[in-house]
Amino acid sequence: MPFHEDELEAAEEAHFESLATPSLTAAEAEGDERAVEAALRPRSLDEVVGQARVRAQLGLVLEAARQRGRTPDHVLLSGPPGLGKTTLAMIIAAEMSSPLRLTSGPAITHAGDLAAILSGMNEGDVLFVDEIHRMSRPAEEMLYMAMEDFRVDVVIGKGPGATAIPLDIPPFTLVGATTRAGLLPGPLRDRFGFTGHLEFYEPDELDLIVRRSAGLLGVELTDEGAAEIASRSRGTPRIANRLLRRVRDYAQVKADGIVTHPVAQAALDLYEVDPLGLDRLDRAVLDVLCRRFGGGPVGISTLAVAVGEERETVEEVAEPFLVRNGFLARTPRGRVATAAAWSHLGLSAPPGAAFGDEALFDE
Ligand SMILES: Nc1ncnc2c1ncn2[C@@H]1O[C@H](COP(=O)(O)OP(=O)(O)OP(=O)(O)O)[C@@H](O)[C@H]1O
Ligand SMILES: [Mg+2]
Repeated sequence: MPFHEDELEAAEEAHFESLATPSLTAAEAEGDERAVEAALRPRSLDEVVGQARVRAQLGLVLEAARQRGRTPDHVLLSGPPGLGKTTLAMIIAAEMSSPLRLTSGPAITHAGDLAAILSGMNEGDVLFVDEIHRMSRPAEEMLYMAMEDFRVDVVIGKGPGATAIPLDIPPFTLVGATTRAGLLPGPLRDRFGFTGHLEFYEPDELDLIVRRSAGLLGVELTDEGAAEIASRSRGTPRIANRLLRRVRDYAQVKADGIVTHPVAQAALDLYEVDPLGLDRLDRAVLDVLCRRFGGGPVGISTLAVAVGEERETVEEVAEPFLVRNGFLARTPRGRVATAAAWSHLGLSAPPGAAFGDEALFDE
């Protein structure tokens, strides 16, 4: 897809959109949190906890490229928020000793924005496009060509006399991140040489992450204290780190600074993160589903309106966790509460309530 020279000039530094959310267990990062996160990010593949499969696969891709003296294939990282996509993108650049350029899908509104970025790249640079599923169509088409042929078409002039001049781009590695791999058009997905799917973390992995972060933040904590935080972190390192910081506050103000089991419990109860990691939004979703809609089935949009949240938030933050933990099932006719959901709310399930392991269905 060609773009205009003047669009090039108009293109501005890409920026990240901030998805501010007030919830303690929202998986997205909030404003100030980014600085803290930067300090806690693993800097090499060896430092990454968990994700053994992706780590091994990616390690091989990078090592092979290093041995051949080539830039690695384009990499797509997919998975729910807060599992380490940005962290891995930074590690790819660090492991290749290459500069990292950051942008995001929503920041690339015109093909020219992308062309400006691409034409400024040097050989071997790593370009990280966060939320790549939210890029504009024309930019996406330009990216196809850039990824495959390391070339973009610059259009000089306007109207019938306009000519497209191909511009070569030095070989680079694109790292795309998406929370919604399903939304990526096939042609784009196919141009990535490697796709890493990040999975939710196991409690023992989160335990290691909590200890590692505590070490970096200078927080003293006991084994049981760490385990309590890990078990309420809904499989997500970002949440584990955030809960650790809140528990640290509590320990500092209300106790002697040491994060013990009772301190972690009391702090997390105070912040309304329940023992299974459900927060207000999760409970609100289940509550509305059971009390107002009799357990469903109900559509996700209706559910979102009923709890006063964006559909995306319910769909990308609350739902995956609730489904994974067997509280909610997706059926062709909508979301239904499982027997576990009724009992978690202290309600008795109507006869015929779904079980988490049945009727799982992708819409
Ligand atoms: N495997 C890991 N080991 C240790 N810490 C991790 C790991 N993965 C993520 N983290 C921590 O979790 C935080 C969030 O990770 P990151 O920003 O990479 O998530 P993300 O997948 O890019 O999220 P988003 O979709 O919101 O952009 C980081 O600050 C990092 O410290
Ligand atoms: Mg990220």
